[in-house]
Amino acid sequence: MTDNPILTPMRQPEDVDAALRPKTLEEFVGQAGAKDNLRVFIESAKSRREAMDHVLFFGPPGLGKTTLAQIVARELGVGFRATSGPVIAKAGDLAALLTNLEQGDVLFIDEIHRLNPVVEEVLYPAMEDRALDLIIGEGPSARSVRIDLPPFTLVGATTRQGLLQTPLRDRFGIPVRLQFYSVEELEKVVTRGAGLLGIGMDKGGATEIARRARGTPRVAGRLMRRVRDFAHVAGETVITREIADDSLTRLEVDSIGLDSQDRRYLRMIADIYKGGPVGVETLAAGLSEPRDTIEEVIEPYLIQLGLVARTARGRCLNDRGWTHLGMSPPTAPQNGLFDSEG
Ligand SMILES: Nc1ncnc2c1ncn2[C@@H]1O[C@H](COP(=O)(O)OP(=O)(O)OP(=O)(O)O)[C@@H](O)[C@H]1O
Ligand SMILES: [Mg+2]
Repeated sequence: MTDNPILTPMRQPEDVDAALRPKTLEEFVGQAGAKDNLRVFIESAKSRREAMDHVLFFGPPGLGKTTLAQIVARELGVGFRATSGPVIAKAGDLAALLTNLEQGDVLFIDEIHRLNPVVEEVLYPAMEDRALDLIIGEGPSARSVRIDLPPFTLVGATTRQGLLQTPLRDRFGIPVRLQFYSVEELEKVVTRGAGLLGIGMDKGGATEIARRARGTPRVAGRLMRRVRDFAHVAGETVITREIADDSLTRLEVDSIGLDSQDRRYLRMIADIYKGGPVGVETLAAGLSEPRDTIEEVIEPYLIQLGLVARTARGRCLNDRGWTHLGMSPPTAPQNGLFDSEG
């Protein structure tokens, strides 16, 4: 990229994202249960003038984990330091972060399930006793010194709670599972976003985008911007249900919000594995997608809709899945003559 001063600066997608990010619990739509609890813990910590207990946000991508972490710091009125699991390579990196915290700060560690185990060891005493155990020197003269840390709140985020080591998981006093959003909630997210970006939209347009946003605010924001592009080029100033429907269909987002990746996944189980069970590794190879993407991004919503099930023997297509594909399940094979595993 060039730094040509003649070009007027353009807004980057990240700026748009930042503009849309709710800044207070009040503005944050949905997750009512989690919000109510957080409000109590924040209030209590503030009135006791103590650091809030450590919080773990977990759930599928795009539901608002990072957003909530920022809101927690802001509502507590403390500093916010952000890092992520994979970038903290050495125990010393984490020690440096921790010793630089100020009283009451929030330290946000995204993708906390990807912390290096050696680094994780440093985190345990830091979370529990607010202390660092450092080894000074080498060989026979090496000794361990304990450094006290200022009170702080660790906020972790993960899409894969199951991958956290139990000792780490247990040290979070406030675990918060984020849920997929209802259509009504996403309608509010879309309407609010359209207002902030100055996009004309009627109720029907907002509902249509919300219905097809995979229960996820990030997807809602993205679809809203793409529909805006179609509307803009067509010379329309207000996004109506018809415009939204037409644009989303062109974007290959179907009536229940599944995209082409979701449909490839469903079709693979239906066409090649006759509805399953089929192992996730097999699907990953067949779809040329990393296993993580399948488990973290694709499957949670399809499972929530009841289209597929995770079983001990692998993934199976449910009746609803067959219906959605417009197919019917195969009749049971006779005496194993047709082995779907073969
Ligand atoms: N409750 C909400 N109300 C309005 N907008 C929201 C809400 N939750 C999330 N968003 C918007 O959705 C986008 C994604 O949110 P965020 O980055 O917090 O998700 P995340 O859970 O951290 O995702 P990832 O797992 O990929 O890190 C942001 O642009 C944010 O503004
Ligand atoms: Mg995030």
